[in-house]
Amino acid sequence: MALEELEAQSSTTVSIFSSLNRTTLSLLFLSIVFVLIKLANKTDQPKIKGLPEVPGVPIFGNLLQLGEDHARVAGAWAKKYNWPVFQTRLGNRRIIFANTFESVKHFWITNQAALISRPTLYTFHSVVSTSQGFTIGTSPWDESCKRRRKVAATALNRPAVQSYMPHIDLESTVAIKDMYRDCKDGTVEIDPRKYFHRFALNTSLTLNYGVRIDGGIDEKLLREVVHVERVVSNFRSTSNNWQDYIPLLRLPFISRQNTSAAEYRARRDAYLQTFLDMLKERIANGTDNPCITGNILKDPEAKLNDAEIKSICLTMVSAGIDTVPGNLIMGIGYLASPEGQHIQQKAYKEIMKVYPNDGEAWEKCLVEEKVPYITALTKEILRYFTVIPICLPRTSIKDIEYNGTTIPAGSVFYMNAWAADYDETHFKDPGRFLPERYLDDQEGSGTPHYGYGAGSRMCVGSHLGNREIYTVFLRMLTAFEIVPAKDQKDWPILDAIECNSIPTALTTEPKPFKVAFKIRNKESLERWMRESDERTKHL
Ligand code: HEM
Repeated sequence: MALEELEAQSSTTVSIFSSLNRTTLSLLFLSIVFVLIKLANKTDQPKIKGLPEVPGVPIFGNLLQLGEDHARVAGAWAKKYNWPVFQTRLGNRRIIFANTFESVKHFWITNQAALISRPTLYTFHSVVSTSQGFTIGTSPWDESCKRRRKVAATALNRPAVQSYMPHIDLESTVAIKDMYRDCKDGTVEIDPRKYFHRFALNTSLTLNYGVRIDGGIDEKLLREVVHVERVVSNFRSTSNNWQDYIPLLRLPFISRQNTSAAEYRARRDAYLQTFLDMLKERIANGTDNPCITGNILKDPEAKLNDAEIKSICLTMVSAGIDTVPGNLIMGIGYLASPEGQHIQQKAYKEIMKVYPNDGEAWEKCLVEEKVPYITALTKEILRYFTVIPICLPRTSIKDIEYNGTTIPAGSVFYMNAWAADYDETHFKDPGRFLPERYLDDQEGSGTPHYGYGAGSRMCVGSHLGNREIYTVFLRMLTAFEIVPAKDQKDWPILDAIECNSIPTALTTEPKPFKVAFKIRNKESLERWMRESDERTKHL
C-alpha cells in the first residue's frame, strides 16, 4: 500500500475516533449536566401528583421569584393562575401554599386533625434553639408538645384571662399615662411603638413569672428583650433564612447566620435566667405572685421536666411581644390617618351610647365586652394588619384529600394568611378598613379572619390578645382624639405589608411614625388614671 493511502486511512480512523470521542464526551457531559440538574432540583419530598406547581430554577426552586415578599408574590400567583393551592420548591424543600379563605378553611379547619404538626427548620431548630428547647409554636406534635400546649391553653382560657384583667388595667394605664405626659397637652407628636412593646412584654412577664419591668419605655432590660426577641423571631421566619432550604448555605465559611444566632441565643438565655431567678427568689421569700411558672414549680404533681418548663417560659415571653404590639401600633396608625378620623368619631359615639356616665367605660371594659363596634374594630385590625402574613408552618400527619388529589402525610403547608384575609371572594372590599364588616353580616360568623391562624394549632393566646386590643382601644378612644402628624413624612404607612420595617420578618414590626394625641378631657382622664392606680397598687 502506498504511503499516501496508509496516511489517508489512518487519518479517517483518527477522525472517526475523534468524532466518536466527541460524541461520547458530549453524551457524558450531557449526562453529568442532567444528573446535576436532577440533583439541584431534588426535593425532600417527591412532586405531588395532581397539585399545580410553579416552575422554578435549579438549586433555588422558587426562592428567587418569591423574593422578600412571599405573601404578596404567592397571592399574585394564586390569582394569575387561578390556583388557590399550589406546590412550590423552596431550595430542596417542597412546600404547599394555601392562598384563599376557603382553601385555608379546608386544610386548617376541616382537616385540622391531620394538620396538627409543625416542621423543623434548620436555623431556628438547630442553631438558635439548642439551649432552650423549642417554643410551643415551633414544636412538632408529640406527647411533650401536647402537655405544654395544655398548660398554656389552660392558663389562657376565657376565665383565666378574666382573672388577669387587673394587670391589663395596670399596663394600659401605664402606657396611656406615659403618652399623656409625653404628648405635653397634645403639643408634641409621638411615636407610639415603645409604649406598646412595654405593654405586651409586661403582660406576658406577669402571666408567666409574676414580675414586670418597672421604669420608662427606654429601660435597658426592656429594650434588650424587645430587640433580641425581634431578631430571634426573624430566625424563625419562613422567608428570611435561605439556609433552611439550601443545605449548601449551611457551610460554616458561607454562613454568617450561625455566629449571629449563637450570640442571640446567649443573650436570650441570660434574661430568661434573670426572670426565673427573680421568681425563684420571690417563691423562697414567700412574696411571689400567682403565675404560670410559679404554679408549675410549686406543684409536686407537675408532670413537666425542666426543658418543658423552659419551653413554656420562652413561649410566653416571645408570643405576646411578637404580635400584640404590631396590632396595637398599626391600629393607632390607622385611626390617626385622615381615613381613620370618622372611625374614631363613630367608635366614640358607640362607646358613649353604652357608657354615658363619666369614667364608666374605663372601668367596665375590664369586666365586660359590651361595645360591639370596638369588638368589630378589634377584629378588623387583626384582619387588615394580619401580623403573621405567612402563618407559622404546619406539617400533616395524615393524608389529606384536595380536589381529587391525595396530599401525602408529611407534607409541609404554609398558610398565606395575608392573601386569605384579603380574599375578595370572601370579604367585600378587602382592601378597605371597615370595622362595620364584622357588625352584623356573615363575614364575622365562623372564623372572622386568620390573624390567629386556625384549627388544631391555632393561637392559644387569642382570648388574651382580643381582651388586650379591646381594652387598649376603648381606653385610648375615650382618653384621646388621635390626629395625623403635621408633617406628612411622619405619617404611618397603612399597607399591611409595606408597613413592616423588615420585609422578610415573621411578624410585623411597624416602621416608625408619629401621631398627635388631643386630650378629650384632662380632668376626667387624670381621675380615671388615679382610680386605676388605686385599683392596681397591690400588683
Ligand atoms: C394579637 C395577638 C396575637 C396574634 C395575632 C397571634 C397570632 C398567632 C398565630 C398566627 C399563631 C399560629 C397559629 C396557627 O398555626 O394556626 C399563634 C400561635 C401561638 N400563639 Fe399567638 N398570637 C397573639 C398573641 C398571643 C399571646 C398573647 C400568647 C401567649 C401569651 C400567644 C401564644 C401562642 C402560642 C402558645 C401559639 C402556638 C400554638 C401551637 O403551636 O399549638 N399568642 N399565634
